[in-house]
Order: sequence, then C-alpha cells, then structure tokens
Amino acid sequence: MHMTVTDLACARGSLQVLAGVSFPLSPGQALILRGPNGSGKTTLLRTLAGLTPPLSGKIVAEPDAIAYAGHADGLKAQLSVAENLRFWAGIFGGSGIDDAVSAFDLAELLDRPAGELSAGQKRRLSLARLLVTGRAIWCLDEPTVSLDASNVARFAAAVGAHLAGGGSAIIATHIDLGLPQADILDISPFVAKSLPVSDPFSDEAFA
Ligand SMILES: Nc1ncnc2c1ncn2[C@@H]1O[C@H](COP(=O)(O)OP(=O)(O)OP(=O)(O)O)[C@@H](O)[C@H]1O
Repeated sequence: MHMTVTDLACARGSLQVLAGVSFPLSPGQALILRGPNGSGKTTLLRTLAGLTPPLSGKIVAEPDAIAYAGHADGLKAQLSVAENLRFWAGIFGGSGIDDAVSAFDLAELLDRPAGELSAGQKRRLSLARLLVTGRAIWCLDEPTVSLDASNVARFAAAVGAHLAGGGSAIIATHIDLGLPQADILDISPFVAKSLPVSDPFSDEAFA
C-alpha cells in the first residue's frame, strides 16, 4: 500500500518542529528516520499516525492503513500475554495471534500477566501487536528499546517478513537494525525554526 507525504509541516505542543517533509513510501519499502535528539522523528511519526494534526501539507494513504508503536508499550497490565494479543486482534479484526506469538517467541509467556513481564518481554509483546493489526504501514518509534541482540534480530526478521508480504515501515531508530534493504530519511534538513503555532494542539490526552 502506497503512502505519499508532500510538503508536510508538523508541530509538537506550541512549536513548529518540521517543515517541507516530502517522501513516497511504496509497498515492500522500509524507511529509517535519522536525526539528532529533538529533531522531530517522534513528531513526524505521530503526525503520520494521525495522533497530531499536520500544520500544513498532505499525507495520502488508504484509510486505516497505519499501525503506530510509540515509546510506551501500551499493554493491559492485568491481562495475560494471550489476552492482550486477542484484545488487539479483536479491535483490529485480525485473523489470530499465532503468527505474532511465533514471530516474537511469546509461547512460553502466554499465560503470564503483561504487568509482570520484564522490560524486554513487554517490548516483544508490544511489537507483536503489530502483526495482529493486519495493517500495511508500520510507524515505529525506537522499537528496539530494551531488546537484546537476539530479539533485535527477531524484530528485524518480523519487519523483513512484513516487507516481503507487501507491507512497509517507517522506523525511527538510533541503532543499526540489520535491514540492508532499508532506505534512510535524514530529517535534519526539515527541522523548522521553532516558530510558535497559532492554534496549538495538545496531544497529552494520548500520552
Ligand atoms: N509533549 C511535548 N510538548 C511540547 N514539545 C515537545 C513535546 N515532546 C517533544 N517536544 C519537543 O518537540 C521537538 C521534537 O521532539 P521529538 O520527540 O519529535 O524529537 P525526536 O527526534 O524524536 O527526539 P529523540 O531522538 O530524542 O527521541 C523537541 O524540540 C522537543 O523538545
């Protein structure tokens, strides 16, 4: 599924962060966002995912094409691993949880409450939810935080399989994910002078 971003300007809180961001994203393509701390990678991903309205510009994609995974794991602590996955599969109308369980090696953890998992296990469960959404375009913000080397490789394999199936991904990361086919988008040239926004949008309700 294609996405086209044209001349996008994005804000966070009361400040404009990015201006003039344009890129196409094709089925099978991974785009790695690079840029120093505070340059606007999270802001761009949140805007693409619809959590923050753009100041101007266009994002053209099919409705309900995007799945977003941000810094927070977003798990239901009292529910088990299996219940969390089934919950999200129900929300997104996905076909089941087996592929997600296997891709992120969660079989041994299925009956454990999500709140009692280690940080890396929570992250694996959080990322596994992407597979149950059935959505084509993954917007991922620092997805490998808390993952050890073997689980970074597991994540890269899941992204590779998603791309091979015609999906696409935009990933903000400071590490090398081992995705040789990925393209790089350095957002530094698009960093806006910190202009105040006339009608600030508070996104804290989503936090
Ligand atoms: N909740 C917020 N309210 C207001 N401004 C914010 C908020 N979160 C971030 N910012 C500001 O928005 C700008 C862009 O931040 P953003 O988190 O998008 O950068 P980033 O490239 O993802 O950074 P990092 O690599 O540190 O994760 C920064 O100047 C930051 O201080």
